[in-house]
Amino acid sequence: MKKFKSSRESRVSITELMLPSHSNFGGKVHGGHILNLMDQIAFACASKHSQSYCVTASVNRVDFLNPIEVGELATLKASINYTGKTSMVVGVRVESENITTGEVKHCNSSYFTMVAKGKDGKNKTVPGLILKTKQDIRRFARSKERKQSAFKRDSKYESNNFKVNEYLEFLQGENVKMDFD
Ligand SMILES: CC(=O)SCCNC(=O)CCNC(=O)[C@H](O)C(C)(C)COP(=O)(O)OP(=O)(O)OC[C@H]1O[C@@H](n2cnc3c(N)ncnc32)[C@H](O)[C@@H]1OP(=O)(O)O
Repeated sequence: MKKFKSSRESRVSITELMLPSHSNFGGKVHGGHILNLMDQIAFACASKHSQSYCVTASVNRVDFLNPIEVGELATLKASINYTGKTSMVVGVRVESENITTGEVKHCNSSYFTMVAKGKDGKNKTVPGLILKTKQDIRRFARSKERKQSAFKRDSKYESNNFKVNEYLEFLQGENVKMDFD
């Protein structure tokens, strides 16, 4: 296996027709169906990069910017944005296309952290990423910063570290009533 690979080597794209069976009560495509497709393409991309089976470790926030209508084409594109030791961040972008008008809408983007597994079930070292363009560097740096800030936020809110008195003022004006036992 190569020690370093470019994101082009594992880039994946799929296009799927949105069927009535994918719709929610409002007639739009169900968010859960889109998330399922996003997870699948993130898996395909991470597996291609690492030449291993991968698991989803985390999914960064997903904003549903525009709904996808039944009868539209949904195109998902995935590429590796960041490589750690055993983890990879896969950027996933979803666009819809109206077949008759050709109108393309950006529906959502998200970042999936995938971890490569060896045959023994243990986490496996993945090839590093070759950064070829300014865009590659921007994506890598952004993922690194997102990982560091998630780590800081998680440790601040760990129940052992959490200092309740520091947060009482922070919650002023929120839709809550303090009613401690
Ligand atoms: C419940 C479900 O069905 S989820 C859907 C399917 N997913 C799964 O089943 C995954 C279940 N979880 C696991 O298998 C494990 O917890 C793993 C693989 C995610 C983490 O493995 P562990 O051995 O516990 O963690 P470890 O601390 O060594 O982390 C391994 C790598 O994952 C990264 N990682 C672990 N958890 C997270 C997280 N929540 N977010 C981002 N990165 C993470 C670490 O930073 C590390 O990266 P690096 O090797 O590149 O430095």
